[in-house]
Amino acid sequence: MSDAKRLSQYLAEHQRQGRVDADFVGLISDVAAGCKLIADQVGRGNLIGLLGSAETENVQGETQKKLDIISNDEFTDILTEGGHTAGLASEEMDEVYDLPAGKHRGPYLCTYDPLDGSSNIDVNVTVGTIFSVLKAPTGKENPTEEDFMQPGTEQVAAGYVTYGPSTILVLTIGDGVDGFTLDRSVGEFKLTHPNMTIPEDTAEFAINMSNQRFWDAPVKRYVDECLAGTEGERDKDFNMRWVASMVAEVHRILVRGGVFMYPIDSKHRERGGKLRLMYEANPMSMIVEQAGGLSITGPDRIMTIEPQKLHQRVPVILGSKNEVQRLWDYHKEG
Ligand SMILES: O=P(O)(O)OC[C@H]1O[C@](O)(COP(=O)(O)O)[C@@H](O)[C@@H]1O
Ligand SMILES: [Mg+2]
Ligand SMILES: [Mg+2]
Repeated sequence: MSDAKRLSQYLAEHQRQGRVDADFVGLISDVAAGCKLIADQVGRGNLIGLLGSAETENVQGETQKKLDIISNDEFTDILTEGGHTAGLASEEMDEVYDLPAGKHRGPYLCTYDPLDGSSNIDVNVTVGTIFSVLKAPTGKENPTEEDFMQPGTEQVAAGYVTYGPSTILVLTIGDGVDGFTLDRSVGEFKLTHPNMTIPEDTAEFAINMSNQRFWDAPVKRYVDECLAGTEGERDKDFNMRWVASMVAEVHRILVRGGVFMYPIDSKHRERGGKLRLMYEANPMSMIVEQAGGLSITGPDRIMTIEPQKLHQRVPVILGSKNEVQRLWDYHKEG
Protein backbone atom coordinates (compact mmCIF):
# COMPACT_ATOMS: atom_id res chain seq x y z
CA MET A 1 0.00 0.00 0.00
CA SER A 2 3.04 2.29 -0.29
CA ASP A 3 1.42 3.93 -3.32
CA ALA A 4 -1.85 4.57 -1.43
CA LYS A 5 -3.42 8.00 -1.71
CA ARG A 6 -2.01 10.57 0.71
CA LEU A 7 -4.30 12.55 2.98
CA SER A 8 -3.14 15.74 1.22
CA GLN A 9 -4.19 14.30 -2.18
CA TYR A 10 -7.50 13.09 -0.75
CA LEU A 11 -8.28 16.55 0.65
CA ALA A 12 -7.19 18.30 -2.56
CA GLU A 13 -9.49 16.00 -4.55
CA HIS A 14 -12.44 16.86 -2.29
CA GLN A 15 -11.63 20.55 -2.68
CA ARG A 16 -11.51 20.26 -6.49
CA GLN A 17 -14.93 18.59 -6.40
CA GLY A 18 -16.24 21.58 -4.40
CA ARG A 19 -17.10 19.45 -1.35
CA VAL A 20 -14.78 21.30 1.03
CA ASP A 21 -13.09 24.71 1.04
CA ALA A 22 -9.46 25.76 1.46
CA ASP A 23 -9.90 26.52 5.16
CA PHE A 24 -11.28 23.05 5.78
CA VAL A 25 -8.33 21.47 3.96
CA GLY A 26 -6.01 23.65 6.06
CA LEU A 27 -7.77 22.69 9.28
CA ILE A 28 -7.64 18.93 8.68
CA SER A 29 -3.98 19.24 7.61
CA ASP A 30 -3.29 21.02 10.92
CA VAL A 31 -5.16 18.32 12.86
CA ALA A 32 -3.04 15.68 11.10
CA ALA A 33 0.16 17.60 11.87
CA GLY A 34 -0.84 17.94 15.54
CA CYS A 35 -1.59 14.24 15.77
CA LYS A 36 1.76 13.33 14.21
CA LEU A 37 3.46 15.33 16.95
CA ILE A 38 1.38 13.65 19.66
CA ALA A 39 2.06 10.21 18.10
CA ASP A 40 5.77 10.90 18.27
CA GLN A 41 5.64 11.91 21.92
CA VAL A 42 3.33 9.09 22.99
CA GLY A 43 5.74 6.74 21.17
CA ARG A 44 8.82 8.03 22.98
CA GLY A 45 7.03 8.07 26.37
CA ASN A 46 9.42 7.79 29.24
CA LEU A 47 12.50 8.19 27.04
CA ILE A 48 11.65 11.87 27.24
CA GLY A 49 10.05 11.71 30.70
CA LEU A 50 6.46 12.11 29.52
CA LEU A 51 4.67 9.34 31.40
CA GLY A 52 2.92 9.80 34.72
CA SER A 53 0.66 12.29 36.38
CA ALA A 54 1.00 16.05 36.15
CA GLU A 55 -0.55 16.33 39.65
CA THR A 56 -3.10 18.85 38.32
CA GLU A 57 -6.87 18.61 37.77
CA ASN A 58 -8.89 19.63 34.73
CA VAL A 59 -12.18 21.51 34.95
CA GLN A 60 -14.01 18.21 35.38
CA GLY A 61 -12.03 17.30 38.49
CA GLU A 62 -9.99 14.59 36.77
CA THR A 63 -6.27 14.27 37.51
CA GLN A 64 -4.34 15.17 34.37
CA LYS A 65 -1.50 13.13 32.96
CA LYS A 66 1.57 14.98 31.70
CA LEU A 67 0.65 13.91 28.17
CA ASP A 68 -2.93 15.23 28.57
CA ILE A 69 -1.47 18.69 29.05
CA ILE A 70 1.30 18.47 26.48
CA SER A 71 -0.95 17.11 23.74
CA ASN A 72 -3.58 19.75 24.50
CA ASP A 73 -1.00 22.56 24.28
CA GLU A 74 0.52 21.26 21.06
CA PHE A 75 -2.81 20.66 19.36
CA THR A 76 -4.10 24.07 20.42
CA ASP A 77 -0.92 25.83 19.22
CA ILE A 78 -0.99 24.17 15.81
CA LEU A 79 -4.67 25.00 15.23
CA THR A 80 -4.09 28.57 16.44
CA GLU A 81 -1.12 29.09 14.11
CA GLY A 82 -2.97 27.52 11.18
CA GLY A 83 -5.66 30.22 11.33
CA HIS A 84 -8.51 28.11 9.92
CA THR A 85 -10.76 28.28 12.98
CA ALA A 86 -12.52 31.09 14.83
CA GLY A 87 -12.60 29.25 18.16
CA LEU A 88 -11.36 26.14 19.93
CA ALA A 89 -12.67 24.14 22.88
CA SER A 90 -10.94 21.22 24.57
CA GLU A 91 -11.73 18.69 27.26
CA GLU A 92 -8.57 19.91 29.02
CA MET A 93 -9.39 23.66 28.98
CA ASP A 94 -11.88 25.25 31.36
CA GLU A 95 -13.46 27.58 28.82
CA VAL A 96 -13.57 28.33 25.10
CA TYR A 97 -10.03 29.21 23.99
CA ASP A 98 -9.88 32.79 22.75
CA LEU A 99 -7.48 33.02 19.82
CA PRO A 100 -4.81 35.65 20.51
CA ALA A 101 -5.52 39.09 19.01
CA GLY A 102 -4.10 39.55 15.52
CA LYS A 103 -4.30 35.85 14.61
CA HIS A 104 -6.02 35.01 11.35
CA ARG A 105 -9.42 33.41 11.87
CA GLY A 106 -11.23 30.85 9.70
CA PRO A 107 -14.89 29.86 9.39
CA TYR A 108 -14.78 26.79 11.66
CA LEU A 109 -14.95 25.84 15.33
CA CYS A 110 -13.05 22.80 16.53
CA THR A 111 -13.62 20.81 19.73
CA TYR A 112 -11.27 18.05 20.85
CA ASP A 113 -10.26 15.47 23.39
CA PRO A 114 -6.49 15.72 22.85
CA LEU A 115 -5.73 12.44 24.60
CA ASP A 116 -8.51 9.93 25.04
CA GLY A 117 -8.03 6.89 27.25
CA SER A 118 -5.21 8.58 29.12
CA SER A 119 -5.43 6.13 32.04
CA ASN A 120 -3.77 3.75 29.57
CA ILE A 121 -0.68 5.84 28.84
CA ASP A 122 1.46 4.49 31.64
CA VAL A 123 0.69 0.88 30.72
CA ASN A 124 1.47 1.34 27.02
CA VAL A 125 -2.05 0.62 25.72
CA THR A 126 -3.66 2.48 22.79
CA VAL A 127 -4.74 6.08 23.38
CA GLY A 128 -6.01 8.63 20.86
CA THR A 129 -7.26 12.08 19.88
CA ILE A 130 -10.90 12.83 19.01
CA PHE A 131 -12.07 15.98 17.17
CA SER A 132 -15.23 17.61 15.85
CA VAL A 133 -15.60 20.46 13.34
CA LEU A 134 -18.53 22.89 13.48
CA LYS A 135 -19.35 26.06 11.52
CA ALA A 136 -18.42 29.30 13.28
CA PRO A 137 -20.91 32.17 13.39
CA THR A 138 -20.05 34.64 10.64
CA GLY A 139 -18.49 37.98 11.47
CA LYS A 140 -17.86 37.26 15.16
CA GLU A 141 -14.26 37.77 16.30
CA ASN A 142 -14.34 35.65 19.46
CA PRO A 143 -17.06 32.99 19.48
CA THR A 144 -18.50 32.23 22.90
CA GLU A 145 -19.62 28.98 24.54
CA GLU A 146 -23.10 29.58 23.15
CA ASP A 147 -21.78 29.43 19.58
CA PHE A 148 -20.49 25.91 20.25
CA MET A 149 -23.91 24.74 21.49
CA GLN A 150 -24.85 23.02 18.22
CA PRO A 151 -26.29 19.51 18.06
CA GLY A 152 -24.14 16.75 16.58
CA THR A 153 -26.22 16.79 13.40
CA GLU A 154 -24.61 20.18 12.63
CA GLN A 155 -21.06 18.79 12.59
CA VAL A 156 -19.21 19.47 9.35
CA ALA A 157 -16.68 16.74 10.05
CA ALA A 158 -15.42 14.50 12.81
CA GLY A 159 -12.53 12.17 13.33
CA TYR A 160 -10.13 10.44 15.64
CA VAL A 161 -6.55 9.24 15.64
CA THR A 162 -5.43 6.07 17.47
CA TYR A 163 -1.88 5.85 18.78
CA GLY A 164 -1.54 2.08 18.83
CA PRO A 165 0.69 -0.36 16.97
CA SER A 166 -0.13 1.89 13.98
CA THR A 167 -1.19 5.52 14.11
CA ILE A 168 -4.50 5.65 12.24
CA LEU A 169 -6.58 8.71 11.40
CA VAL A 170 -10.27 8.09 10.74
CA LEU A 171 -12.25 10.91 9.15
CA THR A 172 -15.79 11.66 8.05
CA ILE A 173 -16.84 14.77 6.21
CA GLY A 174 -20.45 13.61 6.04
CA ASP A 175 -20.04 11.26 3.10
CA GLY A 176 -18.85 7.96 4.57
CA VAL A 177 -15.79 7.19 6.67
CA ASP A 178 -12.19 6.76 5.51
CA GLY A 179 -9.13 5.63 7.47
CA PHE A 180 -5.50 6.64 6.90
CA THR A 181 -2.41 4.98 8.39
CA LEU A 182 0.63 7.08 9.24
CA ASP A 183 3.51 5.95 7.04
CA ARG A 184 6.38 6.87 9.35
CA SER A 185 8.97 6.42 6.60
CA VAL A 186 7.59 9.51 4.82
CA GLY A 187 5.64 11.14 7.68
CA GLU A 188 2.34 11.07 5.77
CA PHE A 189 -1.11 9.63 6.44
CA LYS A 190 -2.12 7.30 3.59
CA LEU A 191 -5.56 5.97 2.72
CA THR A 192 -5.55 2.36 3.93
CA HIS A 193 -9.17 1.90 5.05
CA PRO A 194 -11.47 3.43 2.41
CA ASN A 195 -15.23 3.43 3.04
CA MET A 196 -15.26 1.86 6.50
CA THR A 197 -18.60 0.25 7.36
CA ILE A 198 -19.80 -1.35 10.56
CA PRO A 199 -21.39 -4.81 10.22
CA GLU A 200 -25.06 -4.57 11.23
CA ASP A 201 -24.87 -7.61 13.49
CA THR A 202 -22.29 -8.60 16.06
CA ALA A 203 -21.58 -11.00 18.89
CA GLU A 204 -19.18 -8.70 20.75
CA PHE A 205 -19.91 -6.02 23.35
CA ALA A 206 -17.77 -3.59 25.35
CA ILE A 207 -18.72 -2.27 28.76
CA ASN A 208 -16.99 -1.70 32.10
CA MET A 209 -18.50 -4.70 33.93
CA SER A 210 -17.36 -3.38 37.31
CA ASN A 211 -20.27 -0.91 37.07
CA GLN A 212 -22.85 -3.67 36.63
CA ARG A 213 -24.64 -3.10 39.92
CA PHE A 214 -25.09 0.61 39.10
CA TRP A 215 -26.75 0.16 35.66
CA ASP A 216 -30.40 0.78 34.81
CA ALA A 217 -32.72 -2.11 33.90
CA PRO A 218 -32.47 -1.96 30.06
CA VAL A 219 -28.67 -2.30 30.02
CA LYS A 220 -28.77 -4.98 32.72
CA ARG A 221 -31.26 -6.92 30.62
CA TYR A 222 -29.18 -6.58 27.44
CA VAL A 223 -25.90 -7.66 29.09
CA ASP A 224 -27.57 -10.52 31.00
CA GLU A 225 -28.91 -11.83 27.70
CA CYS A 226 -25.46 -11.58 26.10
CA LEU A 227 -23.90 -13.43 29.03
CA ALA A 228 -26.53 -16.20 28.87
CA GLY A 229 -25.30 -16.93 25.33
CA THR A 230 -26.66 -20.07 23.66
CA GLU A 231 -28.52 -20.95 26.84
CA GLY A 232 -30.64 -17.80 26.76
CA GLU A 233 -32.91 -15.55 24.74
CA ARG A 234 -30.22 -14.60 22.18
CA ASP A 235 -29.26 -18.17 21.37
CA LYS A 236 -25.65 -17.21 20.56
CA ASP A 237 -22.46 -16.77 22.57
CA PHE A 238 -21.05 -13.27 22.94
CA ASN A 239 -17.48 -12.10 23.41
CA MET A 240 -16.54 -9.10 25.57
CA ARG A 241 -13.76 -6.48 25.32
CA TRP A 242 -12.97 -3.40 27.45
CA VAL A 243 -9.85 -1.43 26.56
CA ALA A 244 -10.91 1.70 28.52
CA SER A 245 -9.91 3.87 25.53
CA MET A 246 -12.98 4.95 23.61
CA VAL A 247 -10.89 5.50 20.47
CA ALA A 248 -9.63 1.93 20.56
CA GLU A 249 -13.13 0.53 21.13
CA VAL A 250 -14.70 2.59 18.33
CA HIS A 251 -11.89 1.64 15.98
CA ARG A 252 -12.43 -2.05 16.73
CA ILE A 253 -16.14 -1.61 16.06
CA LEU A 254 -15.44 0.11 12.73
CA VAL A 255 -13.18 -2.75 11.73
CA ARG A 256 -15.18 -5.81 12.90
CA GLY A 257 -18.44 -4.61 14.47
CA GLY A 258 -19.57 -4.59 18.09
CA VAL A 259 -21.36 -2.48 20.68
CA PHE A 260 -19.71 0.04 23.00
CA MET A 261 -21.58 1.14 26.12
CA TYR A 262 -20.86 3.73 28.76
CA PRO A 263 -24.50 3.93 29.83
CA ILE A 264 -26.06 6.01 32.56
CA ASP A 265 -25.46 4.47 35.98
CA SER A 266 -26.14 5.53 39.53
CA LYS A 267 -22.48 6.58 39.98
CA HIS A 268 -22.63 9.08 37.10
CA ARG A 269 -26.33 10.01 37.11
CA GLU A 270 -25.86 13.41 38.73
CA ARG A 271 -23.16 14.39 36.21
CA GLY A 272 -25.32 13.16 33.32
CA GLY A 273 -22.99 10.30 32.34
CA LYS A 274 -19.25 9.66 32.04
CA LEU A 275 -18.32 10.70 28.50
CA ARG A 276 -18.30 14.22 27.12
CA LEU A 277 -20.86 15.25 24.50
CA MET A 278 -18.79 17.83 22.62
CA TYR A 279 -15.40 16.07 22.58
CA GLU A 280 -16.27 12.37 22.57
CA ALA A 281 -19.94 11.46 22.07
CA ASN A 282 -20.84 13.74 19.14
CA PRO A 283 -17.77 13.15 16.97
CA MET A 284 -17.87 9.39 17.57
CA SER A 285 -21.61 9.33 16.85
CA MET A 286 -21.10 11.06 13.50
CA ILE A 287 -18.37 8.58 12.54
CA VAL A 288 -20.43 5.57 13.65
CA GLU A 289 -23.61 6.71 11.88
CA GLN A 290 -21.65 7.57 8.72
CA ALA A 291 -20.30 4.01 8.83
CA GLY A 292 -23.84 2.58 9.01
CA GLY A 293 -24.11 2.14 12.79
CA LEU A 294 -26.27 3.81 15.43
CA SER A 295 -25.45 5.95 18.46
CA ILE A 296 -27.85 6.64 21.33
CA THR A 297 -27.92 7.74 24.96
CA GLY A 298 -30.35 4.95 25.77
CA PRO A 299 -33.67 6.69 25.13
CA ASP A 300 -32.44 9.20 22.48
CA ARG A 301 -30.21 9.60 19.43
CA ILE A 302 -27.05 11.37 20.66
CA MET A 303 -26.66 13.72 17.69
CA THR A 304 -30.08 15.33 18.29
CA ILE A 305 -29.18 16.49 21.81
CA GLU A 306 -29.24 20.30 22.12
CA PRO A 307 -26.05 20.96 24.10
CA GLN A 308 -26.43 23.03 27.27
CA LYS A 309 -22.79 23.45 28.24
CA LEU A 310 -19.31 22.83 26.87
CA HIS A 311 -18.29 20.08 29.28
CA GLN A 312 -21.68 18.34 29.27
CA ARG A 313 -21.60 14.60 29.86
CA VAL A 314 -23.90 12.01 28.32
CA PRO A 315 -24.47 8.25 28.38
CA VAL A 316 -23.22 6.57 25.19
CA ILE A 317 -24.31 3.36 23.46
CA LEU A 318 -23.00 2.95 19.91
CA GLY A 319 -22.02 0.44 17.27
CA SER A 320 -23.61 -2.26 15.14
CA LYS A 321 -27.04 -1.13 14.02
CA ASN A 322 -29.19 -4.10 14.97
CA GLU A 323 -27.70 -4.44 18.47
CA VAL A 324 -27.99 -0.72 19.25
CA GLN A 325 -31.56 -0.79 17.91
CA ARG A 326 -32.29 -3.65 20.34
CA LEU A 327 -30.90 -1.58 23.22
CA TRP A 328 -32.97 1.39 22.05
CA ASP A 329 -36.10 -0.80 22.06
CA TYR A 330 -35.30 -2.06 25.59
CA HIS A 331 -35.05 1.58 26.76
CA LYS A 332 -38.42 2.39 25.16
CA GLU A 333 -39.97 -0.61 26.90
CA GLY A 334 -38.47 0.69 30.19
O1 LIG B 1 -12.05 3.84 33.42
P1 LIG B 1 -13.46 3.63 32.93
O2 LIG B 1 -14.50 4.07 33.90
O3 LIG B 1 -13.68 2.26 32.40
O4 LIG B 1 -13.64 4.66 31.69
C1 LIG B 1 -13.05 4.46 30.47
C2 LIG B 1 -13.55 5.51 29.53
O5 LIG B 1 -13.06 6.78 29.96
C3 LIG B 1 -12.29 7.39 28.95
O6 LIG B 1 -10.94 7.07 29.15
C4 LIG B 1 -12.53 8.88 29.05
O7 LIG B 1 -11.69 9.62 28.26
P2 LIG B 1 -10.41 10.46 28.83
O8 LIG B 1 -9.27 9.48 29.00
O9 LIG B 1 -10.20 11.42 27.69
O10 LIG B 1 -10.82 11.15 30.11
C5 LIG B 1 -12.75 6.71 27.65
O11 LIG B 1 -11.80 6.73 26.64
C6 LIG B 1 -13.04 5.30 28.12
O12 LIG B 1 -14.02 4.67 27.34
MG1 LIG C 1 -11.73 10.88 26.35
MG1 LIG D 1 -8.91 13.04 27.33
